[in-house]
Amino acid sequence: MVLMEGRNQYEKTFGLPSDDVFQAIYSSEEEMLKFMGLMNSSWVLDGHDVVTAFDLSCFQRIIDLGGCTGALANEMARAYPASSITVFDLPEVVEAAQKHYSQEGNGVAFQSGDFFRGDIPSADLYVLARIVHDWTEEKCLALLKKIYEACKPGGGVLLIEALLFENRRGPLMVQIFSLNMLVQAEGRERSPSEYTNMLNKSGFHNVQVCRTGKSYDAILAIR
Ligand SMILES: C[S@@+](CC[C@H](N)C(=O)[O-])C[C@H]1O[C@@H](n2cnc3c(N)ncnc32)[C@H](O)[C@@H]1O
Repeated sequence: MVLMEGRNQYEKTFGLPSDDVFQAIYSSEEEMLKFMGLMNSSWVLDGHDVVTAFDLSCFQRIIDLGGCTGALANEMARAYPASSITVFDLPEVVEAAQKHYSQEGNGVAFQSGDFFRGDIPSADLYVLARIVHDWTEEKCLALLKKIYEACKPGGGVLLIEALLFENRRGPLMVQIFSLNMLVQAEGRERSPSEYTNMLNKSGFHNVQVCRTGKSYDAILAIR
């Protein structure tokens, strides 16, 4: 059904809205904590490589939008001790992250908000790790344009995603991730040129792509 219709089946299967997968996951605290644990574990392996794919030390105020438990933000704080790092996520996630994952004295702050419906705080660099792959192109463009407006001049946006080859015939793992995004969310994995086009359409320029050789890659663009 997912492949025939090209969209997730949340509504038919669970009677839950299909256009915001997080509302469905977060309707149970148990499911939310399981999801957060899964997100947290990825960055033990790949976190250092993705945050050092580019030298980000010139960015003073960094906001990890949809930063969940703060696992990637912790890697950022270790790599860039002179920068201030804030995790921005939905209120229920921030509350659970502070309760279960907060690390005393590492300098990572948390802020609650909704990046689609509310204001995005001003910063020099916005990190979007595994965010763009969740959503349709239309929603991604709306979010990236909003980030562009909030971003300080000379600032930028860092996308962390698993990149497809340009011909989309691999890597196999990324194709599997992409199928998972179709089943679980509204999005898919994309190629470097697809991300570059979205960033350019949102106003960003100087797009640089770094394949890390690990599961996740990095794309940096400047306002
Ligand atoms: C796929 S997870 C990625 C988490 C984290 N960036 C990582 O890579 O481990 C998506 C994150 O976006 C957050 N999120 C979803 N919708 C959001 C919204 N409207 N505003 C703020 N955060 C949101 C979720 O709570 C979740 O933490």
